[in-house]
Amino acid sequence: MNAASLIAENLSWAPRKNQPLLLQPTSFEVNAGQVLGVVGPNGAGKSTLLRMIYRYYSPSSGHILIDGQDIWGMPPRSAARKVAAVLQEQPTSFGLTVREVVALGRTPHRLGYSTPGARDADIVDEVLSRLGLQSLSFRDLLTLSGGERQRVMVARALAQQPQVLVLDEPINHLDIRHQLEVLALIRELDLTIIVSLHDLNMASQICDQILLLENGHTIGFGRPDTVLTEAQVSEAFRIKARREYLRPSNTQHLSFHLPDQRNTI
Ligand SMILES: Nc1ncnc2c1ncn2[C@@H]1O[C@H](COP(=O)(O)OP(=O)(O)OP(=O)(O)O)[C@@H](O)[C@H]1O
Repeated sequence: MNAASLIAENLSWAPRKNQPLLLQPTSFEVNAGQVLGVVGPNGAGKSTLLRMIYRYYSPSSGHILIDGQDIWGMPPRSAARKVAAVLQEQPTSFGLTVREVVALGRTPHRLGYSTPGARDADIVDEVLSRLGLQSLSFRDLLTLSGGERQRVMVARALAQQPQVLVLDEPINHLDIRHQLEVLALIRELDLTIIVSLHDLNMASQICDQILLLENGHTIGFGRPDTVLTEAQVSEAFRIKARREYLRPSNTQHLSFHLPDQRNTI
């Protein structure tokens, strides 16, 4: 098993020293192989938290431990073998093919400026096939649709063979089928996953744990049904949330209403 536990201890962030914290100290623990969903309104601090985990923002306080090792206390290349990220902003690849972009995921595993070996090529082939991208291997990344490009970014992250995979709103811009495919993939990967999602019902379905943020504060952490309660969701998003049971499956489903209107979204 490649997955590792992740512990965040007292993690906070401000853009500069002596500036107000935009993410207040937060602590949580994700067991190896579990999926943590990070949810909350716009500007709550979801991407900020994720950026500290994939080593883009340095924490103002606290630690992030992967299998007990502080990722900010190790060389960047070692951290890149532990954590990979799929971001909302996708790189402009200037003429790179899909295969070349996915092969970039192997960089942290190569020594110095060594060229990719047969094992690197096998791993790239394996992830291209896993994500159904073989037929697009030699296409320029920039000619792909948004959904296809998103799959390439997931493939590049998997080629990195991380223990923790961070995904920042991975299903934005995807049609329903591709949303479901990416979510199913997230569920089946043998990795520890930290994913920010706007769709609370989807988050409930695929996540083992939920971290609910609002305005930089942690409002809740735990199992989806204990965190995404009508009261907490209503307060965090300043709406009225109602929990319903869909028939015949009896699946729980949150519906949302503006407090002063009857219309349901
Ligand atoms: N480098 C920065 N300098 C100043 N403010 C920042 C910086 N990075 C993030 N912020 C601010 O921190 C707050 C949280 O931003 P963040 O992107 O983490 O929110 P989010 O929950 O991901 O929002 P969204 O759902 O809109 O993507 C916002 O007010 C944002 O403007």
